[in-house]
Parts: sequence; structure tokens; C-alpha cells
Amino acid sequence: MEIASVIVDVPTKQTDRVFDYIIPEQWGGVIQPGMRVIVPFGPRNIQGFVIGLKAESEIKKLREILEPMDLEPVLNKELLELGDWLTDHTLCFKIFAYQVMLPAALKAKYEKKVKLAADTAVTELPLQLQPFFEHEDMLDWEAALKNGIVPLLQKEAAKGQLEVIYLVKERVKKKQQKYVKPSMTLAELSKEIDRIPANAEKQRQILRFFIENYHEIELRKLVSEVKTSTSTVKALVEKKLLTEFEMEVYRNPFAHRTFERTKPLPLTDAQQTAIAPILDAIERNQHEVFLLYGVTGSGKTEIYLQSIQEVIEKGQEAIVLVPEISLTPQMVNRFKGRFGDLVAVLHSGLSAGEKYDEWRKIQRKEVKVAVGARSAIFAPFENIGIMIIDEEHETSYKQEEMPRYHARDVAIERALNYNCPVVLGSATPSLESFARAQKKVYHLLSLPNRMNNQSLPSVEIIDMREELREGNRSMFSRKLFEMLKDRIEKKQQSVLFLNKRGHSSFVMCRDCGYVMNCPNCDISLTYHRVNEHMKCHYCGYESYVPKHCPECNSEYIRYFGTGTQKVEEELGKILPEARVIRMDVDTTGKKGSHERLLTDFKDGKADILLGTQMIAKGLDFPNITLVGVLSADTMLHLPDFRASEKTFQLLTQVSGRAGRHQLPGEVIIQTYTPEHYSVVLAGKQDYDLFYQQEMLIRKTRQYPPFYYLSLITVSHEQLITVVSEMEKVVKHIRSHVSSGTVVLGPAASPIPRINNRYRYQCLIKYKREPNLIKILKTILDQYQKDTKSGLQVSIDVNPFILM
Ligand SMILES: Nc1ncnc2c1ncn2[C@@H]1O[C@H](COP(=O)(O)OP(=O)(O)OP(=O)(O)O)[C@@H](O)[C@H]1O
Ligand SMILES: [Zn+2]
Ligand SMILES: [Zn+2]
Repeated sequence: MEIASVIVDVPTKQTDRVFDYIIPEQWGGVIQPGMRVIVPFGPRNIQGFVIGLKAESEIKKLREILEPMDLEPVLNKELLELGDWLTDHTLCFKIFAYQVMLPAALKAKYEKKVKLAADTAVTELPLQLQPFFEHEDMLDWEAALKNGIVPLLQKEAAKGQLEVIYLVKERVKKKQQKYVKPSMTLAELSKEIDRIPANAEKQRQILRFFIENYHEIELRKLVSEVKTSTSTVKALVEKKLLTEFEMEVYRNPFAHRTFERTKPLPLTDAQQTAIAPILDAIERNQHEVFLLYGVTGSGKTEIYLQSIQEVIEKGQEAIVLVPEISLTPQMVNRFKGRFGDLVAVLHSGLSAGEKYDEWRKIQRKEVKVAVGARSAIFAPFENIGIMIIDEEHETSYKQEEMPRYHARDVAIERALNYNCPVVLGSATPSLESFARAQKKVYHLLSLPNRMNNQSLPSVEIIDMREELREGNRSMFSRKLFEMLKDRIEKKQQSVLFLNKRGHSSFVMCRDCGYVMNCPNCDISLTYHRVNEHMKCHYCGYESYVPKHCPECNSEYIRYFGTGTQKVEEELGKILPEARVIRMDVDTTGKKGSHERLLTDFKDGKADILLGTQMIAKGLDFPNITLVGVLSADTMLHLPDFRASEKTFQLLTQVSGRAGRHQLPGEVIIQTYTPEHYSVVLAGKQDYDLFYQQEMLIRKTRQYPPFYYLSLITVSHEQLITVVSEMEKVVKHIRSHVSSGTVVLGPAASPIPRINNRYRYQCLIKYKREPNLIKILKTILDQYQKDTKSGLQVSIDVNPFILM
């Protein structure tokens, strides 16, 4: 008897284990590990993943698998094992670990069909199957199950004659195109042509076309090539000389675009030196993590491209991650331009159907390179030769829901399995990565200069307190205003950057820049409008908003924040002649609008590009000579120990957009805290000094990379319950961890109530705590099993958002 071990799609503690099912005889040999199946579970029928097969089970009374959901495994062996690793390292349910690896179309209920492959004729199928595909090249999955032909279909799928497709209802219309092909052999066709009446010259021409080009052709194309009409073609179809049929084409989101093919550029000496160890690791199948630390515009992308080239020539595959926000057409073009159809692109702008198509290309090894945001790290390649993470410092590489994984860790784990290098690239590496490079855990590669030794833009820091003192209440300093005007006259372009994160959540004195900080934690207090309170979300410290600034006694102390729309309005008042393109969540909501706005800007249809985070990265336009940062402070005061690091990174990134080509660039950074080291050093574009300063602070404050963090959040509808349970949890942890470990809390979470549930948290800081995962698991087990209490516990090992 064959038994399948199944992980069922019921995300609870009790069901987070393997369940055994008998494989009924009819599915013997069909069901394989990595396939999804339908199994009976209690009174219901549900989905599950087969993770293994065996001959015996300890359980006596087993139920049977009802039916398979796939013709081929959707998860290969490596990914199944990676699922175990994910579960152990992020403390998630197994089912989440597998689901995160698959495109959305495979998760929801979409119409499933078995389809004849594009280059396969019905007659190539076994006789038994032919009737099912005679009238339509697609067969409902339900019908396949009912007719008992799944094993047969599976064999053909393995040969590439059939495939499973998902039709996503409503959202994506399947793309069908009309094709025509000859209904007879070439010889027969040549005979038939003589029987066409002399007055039907057009019909003869079409047949002649097919005699010369004996293959199928899209109807539209035929009509234009032979200069005929569809009705003439139809006449031949009616005479049964030609066959008309419909074919589904891949929903290709890039179909309307042509990519100018690029050739590898001759590398500069610096690039040569940097790429050599990577090529060497590829050559020798050696796992190694490289940190490619290169200033903005230093030619990192060219190094990625040429490393991938090497991998492809070796017959291997590459995964490239870029942050969602910089997954712009410009970035995609660089990969498509070099490797053309060998590239699959995965990002959130695609519809579920498009994403599935891209994923299928990877699974079927039709492409060699997967470029995408975070989840592309699970691309189902099986012969990976390199993994590249661009802008490795970006916090969006960490997923903030189960499984709470970091793409960097997953990349390294997969790369170990494939013995291949990982390249982490950044102009402003995360402190964690740079520290590892200093310790020689990662191999550091540096590109200290821009291409052709162009200078980095010159940066000027403007003290906005001074502006206020001198009577300028506008959000534009006089200097920035002058420079914007100057660029418009010179017909050069400017980028205005408004940092939106942390919007109006902190209190600042507009006279002296003083910000209320927690006396215990060195992070800013968060402002709560409801009760005019400020609070520390690490330790729970609270304070009223002062009426006067404790530093300078000014009464201009208040919460802080502005929106892009307001900036646009003000621009309209002070610089009515400026043509402005605004880019934020409101103007880029529609599909393709992001691209259109950027193209307009590139084509010189505007003088100023005004935007949020989404314009900080990737832009490489020659005519940008001025970058203005409206307020550098907003992010500095987030309740987050990484606030300085994020500020430095962002300011450096934005500044890097100016003067990348011939014209030199200038940057204006407006701030209320001009003396803050992350502003000063971003102005000097001195990462190395920033790193040293920030490391000192992290060390004394016991934060990463000196300490690891884990965050426990408990929520419940009753505040009393949350507090008392959290106290128990904290007590339990304190009694089990070693003496060097710091346990902070309980404290209310930065978002203290979500959906009427109160939230409390506890932050654990530790250097070495080999048993911590076990301790945390015990806590999870205890609370997740007890579903009646209504208490929810979540644990984030290595959190990036401490909310
Ligand atoms: N070897 C080379 N020869 C000539 N031009 C090059 C070479 N390498 C890169 N470039 C060009 O230099 C410019 C900057 O390079 P690239 O965009 O790769 O830098 P980057 O380090 O990835 O920048 P950023 O981190 O700011 O996005 C690009 O226009 C690129 O085409
Ligand atoms: Zn003040
Ligand atoms: Zn505090």
C-alpha cells in the first residue's frame, strides 16, 4: 500500500503536522511529492501538499486521497526541504511555508484546464486522449477527473504535449488569437490549387503562400502579408482546405514593448577587479556571499549582468531580486535588453494570470533569469548558478507576515544547496551585512567611484530653523527656490523628494529642531492625536506634549508632516511656470501609470519630478542636475532603532539621482536637525564614517548587529487579559534565558489596537541564545493550542518593523 504524507491547508497549531493518507489504486504512480491533492479532513474536503511517500503508517485507520490537483509537482525536492527550513527559522506553520513559494493563481480558486501544448497536434496524443481535445484544445480538470484519464494526461504532460493552465476569471481575460493552418499535406495542397476557379485569384494566392510557408500563421498576419481579407480566408476554411483555430498566448506583460538589445560593456579596471572573484566562484561552483559595495552610479548593474552571462553560458540559472519600488521599467529593460526572452519578471504589478505565466516559464526552464521582488527568491529553478540581491539594505526584503522570512537568508540557504555565489549589492549596505563583510564572513568587493570617475553630486545642507528665524515660513528654503528657478531657465530637470514615512507621528520644535525622545531607549516618542500623548513603544514610557519646547522655550512645538499634494500646490504658487509631475500612491495607482509618468519626465515633458520613496531609486536620467530633499528629518524620528540608518541610506540614494551623466549634479537637503550625524554624513556621502558612528551607538544600545532581536506580540479584545498574559510570557522568558540577554517589556505596541484587539509586545535582545527558538516555540504552542481564550501570539525572529 502506498501512503502519502500530507500537509493540510488548515493553518492552526493542531493541524501543523503531517497527516497520512492512502493513495487509492487509481492514483498509484500519479501522486508524487510536491503535488497538491484534495483530501477529506473531518467533514470537509480540503487542499494539501504531498511532502513524501511511504509504504507504511503507524496510524491504523487512514482515509484516502480524493484526487490530485496537479499533473506535475509544483514544488521540487529542494523547495520542499526549504519549507522545513523556513518553518524552523521563522516559526511559521508548514502550510504557509509552502504557499509562499507559489504564485497566487495556485492558491485561490481559479478555473483549471488541461491544454494542448502550442506545438502539439491532437494526433500526436494517444488515441484514448484524442477525443477529449478534438473540438477544443482545452479540457476541464473536472472532466479529466471524471473520465479517469489523469494518469494518461500526466504522461503527456511529462513529455511536454500537455500543460495545466489556470484561467483567472473576471480579472484577466484569457488571450486567444485566431490562427490558420493547411488542412492537408503539401502535395495535396499543390493539387488543390489547380481546382480553384480562375476568378478566385486571391484564394490561389493564399494557398500559394501556404505552399511556400507550410505552417500555421496568425490570421491577422496572413491577411496583411497576402494583402487579402478575412472573408477570403474563411472561404478556404469552408472548402476545408485550411483550418482555423484559436490559440492561447502567454499573457506577456511586455508584449507591447520592444527591448533594445544591449551588449556587455567593456568593464573598467575597478569593475574587472570586483567581478573577478564572482566569476571565479561561479566557475568553481563555490558558495560564497559577496557584498558588492559601490557608490551610486558605479556600475554595479553591469557586474550583475556579466555575472549572469557567465552563469547562463555554464547552462545554469540566475535569480535577481530588486526592491518592488525600484522594479521600474528602466530596471527591467536592462535585464530584458541583455537577455531578451530568457528573462521572467515577477512583481506585484502583474495580474495573477500574468504572474502564473511568468512562473510557468521558470518552472518549465524556458527562461534562465528570474527578476523580481522579494518572493521571486522562491523561483522554482533547479540549477541555480547565482543569486543577486540589489539594494540589499532594503527592509522590504523582509516579509512582515507569516512566514516572516528575509529574502537574504533564503538566498543564502538556497545558494548553499546549489554551491553557488550570492551577490549582495548596495551603495549603502545594511549595518548587518557590512559588519559581516568586516569580519570576513562575506567577501567585500568595492566600487568606490562613479563611472569614468564622475564626481558625486555636491550636497548642501540647509538649516530650516534658520529659514524660519529669518521669516521664511514656506516649505522651500530660499536656496532651493533659487536653484529650482535656475534649472527651469537652463532647461535642466530637478527631482523633489518628500519623505512620507513617519508622516505626522512625531513632535518637533520648529525653532530648534528638538524632538522628544524616550529617556530610556533613544528613540523618538510617537504622537497620538486622540489624547495628545506621546509614548515610547519599546518600553512604554509616556509623556504629554509640552506647550513650550524644553530646549528653547519656543511655542512652535508640534507634530510634523506634509503631503505631496500640498507641496505641489505650493510649487504652483511660487513657481507657476514649472511643469510638475507628481508621483505618489495616488498618481501611480493605475496599471502602467508609473511607467508613463517616468517616460514623460524622461522625454522632458516636465521640469520637476515630485515624489515619495518611489522616486529615490533606480532613476538614471542624464538631464537631472538638481535633487531637493524637502525634509530629511521625517524618517529620523520613527520609533525604530534603524531610523538613522534608513535616513542615511535614503538621503544617499536620492542624492545619487543627480549628475549621473555629463552634467554635474547638485543636491539640497533641507532639515531641522542639520547637526545629526546621519544628515551630515549623507551630505558628505561618507558611508564608512557613518558605519563607524552608527556601530558605536548600536553597541552601547545593544542593538543589531551586536545583538539579535526577537519580538513577541500578544493581542486580545480585553486589555486586562493582554497585559496579564504578556506579563506571564515575559516572566517565562526571563526565567529561561541566559543572564546576558535583555528582555524589554511588556509595553504597548506602537499600534496599540488593531481591529479592536489590544496589542502588547516584548522585545528580546541577545547575543547567543541557542535555546531561544525552543523557548519561543513553547510559548507559541501553548497559546496557539488554546484557541478558546481568543489570545493571539505572534513571534518575529529578527524583526524589521517593531510595531
Ligand atoms: N563598463 C562600463 N562602461 C561604460 N558605461 C558603463 C559601464 N558600466 C556601467 N556603465 C554605465 O554607467 C551608468 C551607471 O551604472 P549603473 O547604473 O550600473 O550603476 P549602479 O551602481 O547600478 O547605480 P545605482 O546603484 O545608482 O543604481 C549606467 O548608465 C551604465 O550604463
Ligand atoms: Zn525648541
Ligand atoms: Zn523607551
